[in-house]
Amino acid sequence: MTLSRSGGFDAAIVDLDGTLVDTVGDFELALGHALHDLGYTPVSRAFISHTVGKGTEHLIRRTLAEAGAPASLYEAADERYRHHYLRINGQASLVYPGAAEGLQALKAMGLKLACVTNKPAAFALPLLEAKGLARWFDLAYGGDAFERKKPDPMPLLKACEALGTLPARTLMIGDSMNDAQAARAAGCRVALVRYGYNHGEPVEAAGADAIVDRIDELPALMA
Ligand SMILES: O=C(O)COP(=O)(O)O
Ligand SMILES: [Mg+2]
Repeated sequence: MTLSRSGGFDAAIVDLDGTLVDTVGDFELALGHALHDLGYTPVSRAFISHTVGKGTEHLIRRTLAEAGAPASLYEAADERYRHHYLRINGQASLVYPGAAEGLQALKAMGLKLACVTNKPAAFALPLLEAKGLARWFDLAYGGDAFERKKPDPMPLLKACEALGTLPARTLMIGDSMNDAQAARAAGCRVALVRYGYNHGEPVEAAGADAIVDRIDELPALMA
């Protein structure tokens, strides 16, 4: 599997949850506390890992339904969830093996790096800092940065524009079909990691140009 067939790369855009950091523990705690505050019991970790990746509103609406709570509790659940997530952020999450090494190696190749996540910036930026990953990025956009989020290509196109790179020379690195669809629509090539949260589907079905077990495998495929 090689990524370099159709030319080299000037930049990489990297997803956060399920790609750089295993955050399911943070989600589990924050959602559990929010449901508890509203008088409901927690949802399962498996449900959470299948549901993460499409932004906070999607996660909260699905979680309420899963917990048997009425949709009318959305605003209250959102407020409780954000309160708890901000205080829990990073405490129950771990950087994946090879992720920091991979970012360092991509940077050493002279690539510009952007983090583009559907996680709200108020959660994403402190998490990148706390995990020592912020230093590798030229810029980072949360899911609330633009009108539309992944799988829409808008955040990727905005990142390419801000980095001064062409989508055709930019690699999207993610964990889900959400990232793959955004990359295809933007005109970027895409590599997916095997270990993330692909909505419960096999990552092989997402149509990536490459699939890796660790991000630090990528530089050899891009040379
Ligand atoms: O939906 C989220 O909160 C996180 O999604 P991400 O995989 O784009 O980082
Ligand atoms: Mg992800």
